[in-house]
Amino acid sequence: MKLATAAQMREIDKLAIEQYHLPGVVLMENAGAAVAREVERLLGGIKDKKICVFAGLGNNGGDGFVAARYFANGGAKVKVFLIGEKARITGDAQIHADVLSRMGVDVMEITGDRDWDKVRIAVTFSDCLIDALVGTGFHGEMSEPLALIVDIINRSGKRVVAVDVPSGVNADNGQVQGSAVKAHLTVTFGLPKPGLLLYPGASQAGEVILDGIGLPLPLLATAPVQQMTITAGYVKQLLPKRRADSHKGLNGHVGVIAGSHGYTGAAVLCASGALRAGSGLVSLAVANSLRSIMEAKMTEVMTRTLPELASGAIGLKSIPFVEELSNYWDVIALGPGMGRQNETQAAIREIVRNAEKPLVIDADGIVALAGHMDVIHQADAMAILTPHPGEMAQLTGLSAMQVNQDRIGIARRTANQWGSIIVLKGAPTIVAFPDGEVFVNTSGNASMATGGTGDVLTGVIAALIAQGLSSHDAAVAGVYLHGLAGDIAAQAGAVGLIAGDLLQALPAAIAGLQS
Ligand SMILES: NC(=O)C1=CN([C@@H]2O[C@H](COP(=O)(O)OP(=O)(O)OC[C@H]3O[C@@H](n4cnc5c(N)ncnc54)[C@H](O)[C@@H]3O)[C@@H](O)[C@H]2O)[C@@H](O)CC1
Ligand SMILES: [K+]
Repeated sequence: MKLATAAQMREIDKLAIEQYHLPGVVLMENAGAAVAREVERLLGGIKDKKICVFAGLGNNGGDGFVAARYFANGGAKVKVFLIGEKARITGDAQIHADVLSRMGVDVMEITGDRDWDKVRIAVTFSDCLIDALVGTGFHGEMSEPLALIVDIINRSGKRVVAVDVPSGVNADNGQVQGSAVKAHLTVTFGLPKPGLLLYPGASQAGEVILDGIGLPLPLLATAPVQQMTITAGYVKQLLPKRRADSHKGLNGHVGVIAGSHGYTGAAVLCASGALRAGSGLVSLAVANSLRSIMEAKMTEVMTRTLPELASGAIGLKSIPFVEELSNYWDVIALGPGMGRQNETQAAIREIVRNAEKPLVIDADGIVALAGHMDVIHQADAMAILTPHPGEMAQLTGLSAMQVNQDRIGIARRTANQWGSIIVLKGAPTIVAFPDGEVFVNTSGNASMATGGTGDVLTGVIAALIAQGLSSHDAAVAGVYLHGLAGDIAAQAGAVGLIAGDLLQALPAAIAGLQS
């Protein structure tokens, strides 16, 4: 499903009005009616319920006036508080404010100190509060008196429904500067906004309900929007279909180069992830002295050995061996647990530079590229990089916090800059492509924030490439599948989930998508 930034949503609304001659006042009517419907569902009916609507001076407030009319029509006791003076309401919002006052529903201005007492009393006796303060028109930090209202709403302990976007949340990146409404439910219009999926916005929004508000489908379908969610339906049509007469030779061969002393688990998880995601064959190339450990740990994976440094990590002498081995592989998963010694890192860069097969690069593989991004352009196929925010910070010179504050923007920018597919891991994982296309994952959960889950992801994506998916589709489908395995594994208990549980859950995740 497409996601629209505030500016894109404004443009869509504008085109609906100008090209389709659908009046803005009708869109506002539909928006307010959708909010009222959802509130009725949430409260199990609205007759005799006490509902407070907090409206701002823009169109978000206008949606609130419409909802207030439906509440009054449905027999609820409605109080509408306006943040500012009625005289400053304009356009479509003014039309709906006028209807309200003509039907005898008072819109109370909050302008002076005495008004706050009325607000507090009304809130105390309410069943539900409607946040129609600001929506996609909000920018920057919330100023007074809005911040005070937000505080009253958040401390009320009442059910809160946000109109379009919880007030204070940046619709584009989910950031909150200062305060923001914490809603149980957000009814959003047209297309979902990225800020409702990105944190902290996602936790402020609560359950998100999308309502089309009657926007013409051709307009939404053709909207020039470059970001979308990864959904089950989308991934379903990407996954490889296995022939009834299939044999292992038809399902691809993943070559994994991973692990070093102390980090054999990373290699095992990556190689096992590739097997569990359906790769016909998986080879794991490790330093010589790790062979017996790997063979004891794994049964189905073939172990290949490489010359090693005294420390048990691979060095430059491995390069010809890797070149020979990779002739038999369809894809190379590179990096988990390989180590950060200078020579190992140099060897990783050589492997990337010489690669004739698609690459999925993770962990120490990514660190090796910091300051050496030129090598990625020398690989034959477009590489997939799967950094977590800490690794992305190392690559960009930003802090992990800065990365998280603009996950979509940074993934998009670096994918373009490096000519690579970027899988920026975290909540939620973002997949970005050099042409600006971005996917936001919708599967997965916080229990997956544990060591080794990233190694599994690398193996899963590589396995999908081995089975014939393009790197584009494998990155998108792999991220979703991995998250879905996490959701299935978390059903047994979210705390204490380990990366190995994802391996067990992968077949069920695939089966669920193929049913
Ligand atoms: N045709 C349309 O454009 C439609 C718009 N709709 C609604 O309209 C909203 C967008 O309306 P607008 O563009 O009028 O904008 P908003 O109503 O979201 O916000 C504008 C108001 O917010 C105030 N504001 C902005 N930043 C602030 C800050 N930091 N602190 C305090 N106040 C701040 C502005 O002064 C202005 O009063 C959507 O979110 C949606 O709810 C819907 O009615 C559907 C149709
Ligand atoms: K709002």
